[in-house]
Amino acid sequence: MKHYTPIYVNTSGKPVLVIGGGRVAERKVKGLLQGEARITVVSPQLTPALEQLHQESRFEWIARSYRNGDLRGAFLVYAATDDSQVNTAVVEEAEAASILVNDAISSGNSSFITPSVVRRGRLSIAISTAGAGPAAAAEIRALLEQQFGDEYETYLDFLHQMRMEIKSRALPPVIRSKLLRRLTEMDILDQIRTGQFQWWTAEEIGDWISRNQEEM
Ligand SMILES: C[C@@]1(CC(=O)O)c2cc3[nH]c(cc4nc(cc5[nH]c(cc(n2)[C@H]1CCC(=O)O)[C@@](C)(CC(=O)O)[C@@H]5CCC(=O)O)C(CC(=O)O)=C4CCC(=O)O)c(CCC(=O)O)c3CC(=O)O
Ligand SMILES: NC(=O)C1=CN([C@@H]2O[C@H](COP(=O)(O)OP(=O)(O)OC[C@H]3O[C@@H](n4cnc5c(N)ncnc54)[C@H](O)[C@@H]3O)[C@@H](O)[C@H]2O)C=CC1
Repeated sequence: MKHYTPIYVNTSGKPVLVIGGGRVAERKVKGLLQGEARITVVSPQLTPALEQLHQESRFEWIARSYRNGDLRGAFLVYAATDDSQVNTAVVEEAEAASILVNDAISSGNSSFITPSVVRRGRLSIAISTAGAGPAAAAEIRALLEQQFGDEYETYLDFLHQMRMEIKSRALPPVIRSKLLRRLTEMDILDQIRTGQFQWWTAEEIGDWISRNQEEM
C-alpha cells in the first residue's frame, strides 16, 4: 500500500501553473486561490466559472495548448487536461526540473495529490484516500463539515490572538506551553455555540495570564 506524507504548503505569492481549464482545473484553481497562489492557467479553453475569475484578474491565462518550457520558474504544477499524453509530458518536464506535480488523470504519476478540505477560517482538515476513492474523500468531508461548524473560525481566531499574546511575553518555556495547553481546556467553543462568547480585552487577557501563571 502506498503512503503519502501530508504537508500544508505555503503557496502565498508563489507561481503555480495549472495546465488545462476544465472542471477539474477549476476545482484546483479555486483551492489555490484560497492559498493566495499566483496562478497561471495554460489552456485553449476555460469553464464559465474560470472565465469569470479571469475577468476578475484572479489569475493569468495563456490561451493555448501546453508547450514544453511552460513550467519554467513554477513552484508547483497541476496537469489537469483531459489528455493523458499531455499530462504525462507535463509530468516529465516537471520531474526533469524537480518541480512537484499533480496529474489529475493518473495518481501513480503524481508527486502529490490534492486532498478534500474542510475550511473553517484558520482551521483546515485535509482528507485523502491515497487516490482509492476521491468521491469517498468528498463524502467524509461532508460529514466532518457537519461536525466542525462555523464556531471553529471564531475559536481559532481566539486561540491565535491568545497565542500571540502569550508568546509576546517573556515567560519561561514551561509556563508558556502550560498556558497554551490550558487555553484549549476552556469552554470557549461552548460559549461561541451558545452566543455567550465575547472577545477578551487586553486587560482581561493580561489578568488571565497572571492568574494562571500563579497557579502553576
Ligand atoms: C489522485 C487524485 C489526484 C488529484 O487530483 O490530486 C484524484 C484522481 C482522480 N479522481 C477521479 C475522479 C473523481 N474525483 C472527484 C473529486 C475529487 N478528487 C479529488 C482528488 C483526487 N482525485 C486525488 C486523490 C484524493 C484522495 O486521496 O482521495 C478531490 C478530493 C480534491 C480536488 O480535486 O480538489 C475532489 C473532491 C473534492 C471535494 O468535493 O471535496 C470526483 C467526484 C466529483 O468530481 O464530483 C470524481 C468522480 C468519481 C470517481 O471516479 O470516484 C479520477 C478518475 C477519473 C476518470 O475515471 O476519468 C482520478 C484519476 C485516478 O483515479 O487516478
Ligand atoms: N483528479 C480529479 O479530481 C479528477 C480527474 N478526472 C480526470 O481529469 C480529466 C480532466 O477532467 P475535466 O476537467 O472534467 O475535463 P474537461 O474536458 O472539462 O477539461 C479539459 C481541459 O483541458 C484543456 N486541454 C486539453 N488539451 C490541452 C492541452 N494540450 N494543453 C492545455 N490544455 C488542454 C481543455 O481546453 C479543457 O479546458 C478527465 O479526463 C478525467 O480523466 C476526472 C474527474 C476528477
